[in-house]
Amino acid sequence: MVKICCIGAGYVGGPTMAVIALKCPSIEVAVVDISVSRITAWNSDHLPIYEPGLEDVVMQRRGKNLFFSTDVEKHVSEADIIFVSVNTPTKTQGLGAGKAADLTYWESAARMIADVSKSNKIVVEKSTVPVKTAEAIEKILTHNSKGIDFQILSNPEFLAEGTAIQDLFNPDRVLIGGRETPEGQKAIQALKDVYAHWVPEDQILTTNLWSAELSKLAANAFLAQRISSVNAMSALCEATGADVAQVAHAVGKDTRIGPKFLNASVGFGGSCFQKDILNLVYICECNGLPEVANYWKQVIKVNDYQKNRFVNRVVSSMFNTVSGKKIAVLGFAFKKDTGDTRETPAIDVCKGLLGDKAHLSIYDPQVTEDQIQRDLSMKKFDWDHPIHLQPVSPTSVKQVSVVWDAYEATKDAHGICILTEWDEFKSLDYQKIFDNMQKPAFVFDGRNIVNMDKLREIGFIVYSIGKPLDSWLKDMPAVA
Ligand SMILES: NC(=O)C1=CN([C@@H]2O[C@H](COP(=O)(O)OP(=O)(O)OC[C@H]3O[C@@H](n4cnc5c(N)ncnc54)[C@H](O)[C@@H]3O)[C@@H](O)[C@H]2O)C=CC1
Ligand SMILES: O=C(O)[C@H]1O[C@H](OP(=O)(O)OP(=O)(O)OC[C@H]2O[C@@H](n3ccc(=O)[nH]c3=O)[C@H](O)[C@@H]2O)[C@H](O)[C@@H](O)[C@@H]1O
Repeated sequence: MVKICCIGAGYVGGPTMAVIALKCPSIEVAVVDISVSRITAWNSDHLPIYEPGLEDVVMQRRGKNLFFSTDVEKHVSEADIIFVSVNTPTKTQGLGAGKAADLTYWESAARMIADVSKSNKIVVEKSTVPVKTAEAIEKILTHNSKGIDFQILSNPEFLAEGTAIQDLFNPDRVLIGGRETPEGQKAIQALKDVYAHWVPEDQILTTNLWSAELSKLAANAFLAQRISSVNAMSALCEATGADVAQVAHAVGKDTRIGPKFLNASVGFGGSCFQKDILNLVYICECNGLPEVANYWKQVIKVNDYQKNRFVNRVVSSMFNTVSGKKIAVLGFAFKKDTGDTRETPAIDVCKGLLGDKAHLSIYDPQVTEDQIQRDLSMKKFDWDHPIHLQPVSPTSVKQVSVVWDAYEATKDAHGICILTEWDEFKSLDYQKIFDNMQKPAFVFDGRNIVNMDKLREIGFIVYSIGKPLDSWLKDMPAVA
C-alpha cells in the first residue's frame, strides 16, 4: 500500500489530503502537524476550518485511510510520498523583510525529513514557494541523506477557499514539476498515478521544477491583477458616472478576456495574493529586474488604495468624522463561505475607521470575537505563523464589539459597511434595519451586493463601489 504523509494540517493540507484519501481508497494518508490543537480539532466533530463539503469527505475516510496525528516523525519515516504544506509567510525581519518568503518552517520540515528517513522518498512542495526553492531543499536533504534517494517535486495547489472541495474534485489542472532525469520522471509518474484516480490525464500538466514553482506565483499574480484592474476602473467609474458592473460585463464578454474575476470590491484579501506577489516582486528584484518588480508591485498598491478609498468615502460622507459614531460592519472574512480572516480587507478598513475614533459593531456568520480581536491587534504579517506561535491573548480593542446578528450590529448605528459578500446580507430586512438606525442612515457596500434603488427608496444614503454616486456623496469627494 502506498503511504502518503502531509506535513501541515492547514487550509491546504487538510482538504487536499482528505480528497486524496476519498478518491484513492488504496492509499493510506496521514496528515501531521506540530500544532496539537489543530490535530485535536481534525480528530473531533468540529473541524479546524470551515469549508463547504469538507466535513462530509473527512467523515467518510477518517480512521479508514485518513489519519490526523502529531506524531510527525513516525508518519514521515513510514511514507513513500511526503507533501510539505507548511506556512511560507512574508519575512518580517532581516534580508528581504516585508517581501521575501520566510522559509523557516519549510527548512525545519526538510531537516526533519532528512533526519528521520530510512527509505527513499518523494518530497512534494505543496506550499507556495519562491522559484528555486526545490534546489535549496534538495541540498538540505542530500547533505544528510545517508545514501537515501530523495526526489523533489513541485505540485502547487490552486484551490480557492470556500470552494476548495469542488476545486479539488474538478481541478482546472494539476501541475507537477520535477527533475528531467530518469529518477525525476519516475517520481513525476508516481505522483501522476495518485491524481489519475480522478483527474483526467490531459489535465495533469508536467513541467520542469522551476516552471511549476513560478507558475503558481504567476497564476496568483494574474488573478490579483484582474481584481486591481477592475478596482482601478471602479474609481474612474465613480468619477465619471459609469457603472463598474456594466463596464466589467461589457469587457468580460470579450472571449479573450472572459467574465470571471472581474467583481469590483473593497479590495482582495486572503492569505496568498499579497504574500505571493510580494514574493514575486522580491524575486524580480534579486534577479536585476526592477521594471518587472515595479509592474507587479502596482497590483498591491492599487489594492491598498482601494481599501483607503473606501474608508475615506465612509468618513467624508459622514460629515468628515466618525468619531464616537457607531458603524456596523457586516462581514469580516476575506470572502464568503469561509471563516478565514487572513489579510481580509476588513482589517484595514476597521483599523482606518478606528483611527478616526469610530465605534464598531461587527458581525460575521463564521468569525469569532476572539479572532476579530486578534486580527485587529496583531502586527502585519504575524498572522501567517503556526497558531501556537502567535500571541495567546492579545489586548482587545475597546471600541469594537462583536455580535452574532446583523440586526443587533446595525441597531442605533449611523452607518453600515458591508465588507464580505455573505448571501444572507442580500436578504436582510433593510426597512427594519433603517427604522432602528440613526438618521441620516448610510450604507457603504464594499461588495456590490445590495439593491441600491430599493435601499434609496427606503431612505438610506447608499455608496456602492464603482456605481454612480448618490447626490449626497457627489459633493463630498473621497481623497485617497
Ligand atoms: N490557503 C490557501 O487557500 C492556499 C494556500 N497555499 C499555500 O499553502 C501553504 C500552506 O497554506 P495554509 O494551509 O493556508 O496554511 P495554514 O497556516 O493553514 O497551515 C500550515 C500548517 O503547517 C503547520 N506547520 C508549520 N511548520 C510545521 C512543521 N515544521 N511541521 C509540522 N507542521 C508544521 C502549522 O502548524 C499549520 O497548521 C502556504 O505556502 C500557502 O501559500 C496554496 C494554495 C491555496
Ligand atoms: O494560492 C492561494 O491561496 C489561492 O488564492 C486564491 O484563492 P483564495 O484567496 O482562497 O480566494 P479567491 O476567490 O481567489 O479570492 C481572493 C480575494 O479576492 C477577492 N475577489 C475575488 C474575485 C473578484 O472578482 N473580486 C474580488 O475582490 C475575494 O473577495 C477575496 O478577498 C486563488 O483563487 C487560488 O487559485 C489560489 O490557490
